[in-house]
Amino acid sequence: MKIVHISAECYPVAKVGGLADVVGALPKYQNQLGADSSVIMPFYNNTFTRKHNFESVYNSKIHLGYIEYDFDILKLSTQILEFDVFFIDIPTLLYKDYVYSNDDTDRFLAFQIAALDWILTLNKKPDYIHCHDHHTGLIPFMAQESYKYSALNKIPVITTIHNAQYQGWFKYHHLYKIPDFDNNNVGLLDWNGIINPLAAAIKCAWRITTVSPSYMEELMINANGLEGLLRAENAKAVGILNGIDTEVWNPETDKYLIKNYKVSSNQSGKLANKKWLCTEFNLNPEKPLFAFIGRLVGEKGSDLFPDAFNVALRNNDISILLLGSGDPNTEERLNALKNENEGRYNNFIGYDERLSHIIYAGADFLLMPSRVEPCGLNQMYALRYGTIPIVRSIGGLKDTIIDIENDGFGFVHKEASVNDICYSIERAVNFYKAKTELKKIKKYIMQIDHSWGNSAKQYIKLYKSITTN
Ligand SMILES: Nc1ncnc2c1ncn2[C@@H]1O[C@H](COP(=O)(O)OP(=O)(O)O[C@H]2O[C@H](CO)[C@@H](O)[C@H](O)[C@H]2O)[C@@H](O)[C@H]1O
Repeated sequence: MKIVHISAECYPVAKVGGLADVVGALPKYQNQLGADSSVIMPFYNNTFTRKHNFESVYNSKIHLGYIEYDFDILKLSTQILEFDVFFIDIPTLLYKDYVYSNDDTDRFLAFQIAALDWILTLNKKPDYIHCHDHHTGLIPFMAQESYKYSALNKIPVITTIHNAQYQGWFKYHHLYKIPDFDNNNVGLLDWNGIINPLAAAIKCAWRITTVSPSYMEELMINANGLEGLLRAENAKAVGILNGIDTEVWNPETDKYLIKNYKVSSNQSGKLANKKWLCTEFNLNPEKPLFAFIGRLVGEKGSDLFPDAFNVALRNNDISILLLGSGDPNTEERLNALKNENEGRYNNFIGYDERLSHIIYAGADFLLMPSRVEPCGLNQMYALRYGTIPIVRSIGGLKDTIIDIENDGFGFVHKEASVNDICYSIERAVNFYKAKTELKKIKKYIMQIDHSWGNSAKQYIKLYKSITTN
């Protein structure tokens, strides 16, 4: 079974968020199940591409409307990943030091056209094309509708929605850049008078998946304007919970940690990481450490943090550490909080992969008060590192975390609100005092199995169900 994933991100090549983690793991686990699974992604100008050597396996030109661009398909010269990655190199459009910016329409259109142009030339075509998010949302449409790709229109295309908030909207004056198709079908691209790549994918993909069953249910009610469309396409929609790459996220071998540890040595191992964090960020290692890692955007509930942290720090003897970047106003308020709470609160505004691993290991509790959380990987990483998640009951968080009161292992609150966050922190502070119970839970959560094995199987089953229809 030959599967090609098409994505803007893939760990460890280029990562902005959880999409990269999934695309960097799912193919590997599919290959372990006997599939031939690979990734097509853009060739960016980043540390990974500068550090490795690549060879060209194909070269041609694409047309984006009237403009012609040279492109190469590059492959790593040495096999260092457990799946093939094919890079689309269009120097003037894709070779940038960023993944996303305000020139995404042309960049990702060109990327998608080049991907399909190349697939068209392959002797052995993929059995399935698996697209991820709106950056690849026009592939299901073009594979089905564009005349030049008619040889591909029998290949099932699956689209996974990692986040329906972002849909890749663009105006009709770009329409001529999409390879020719029957204009009577232009409605497939449209949602509310604008070209909407995610809506086009929902209409044209053979199957739609999301990254947790609860998020799929939630999307039917609230999908940033696409809820009606998703309800209409419900028959081909399914929610499959993400896994985590337990080889990358393993406290026993994680190369970023200050000290590695396993279930039996978690206490000393976690403490060494906590002490390092506390020294680095001027916090007291004797106090329970609450942490957050992620994008500072409304979906993650990060705008609630300045007020919630203020109240929580006033009412409890705790430390808080935040790693993330995003909304400038939230960043500013968090930086102000840092100055007012020296020795009790600190943050690193930015992106730092190594620091994130040390935080998962060294924190006692991980906060995730998300308003929207399609799956959420952080809570699963936290569990694996013996850090207790405090989550809002939504999307994938609802599917993975059970409250301690219900024989579970985390703290679950109902609302994304300052009061609910603070109430959960108070519950966690009390729990932290019950040392025997705390030790037991930490050991227990480290052993919960969220590895990809099961989810990878579900995707294979889904692909097979398409051919038997
Ligand atoms: N400042 C920073 N420094 C270092 N690392 C950082 C960081 N900010 C975030 N990260 C890392 O990025 C990843 C974020 O994962 P999430 O699941 O929260 O992703 P995100 O919301 O981007 O993705 C979307 O896709 C994923 C995958 O399907 C879904 O789980 C999720 O719900 C959905 O919103 C984690 O590996 C985290 O450690």
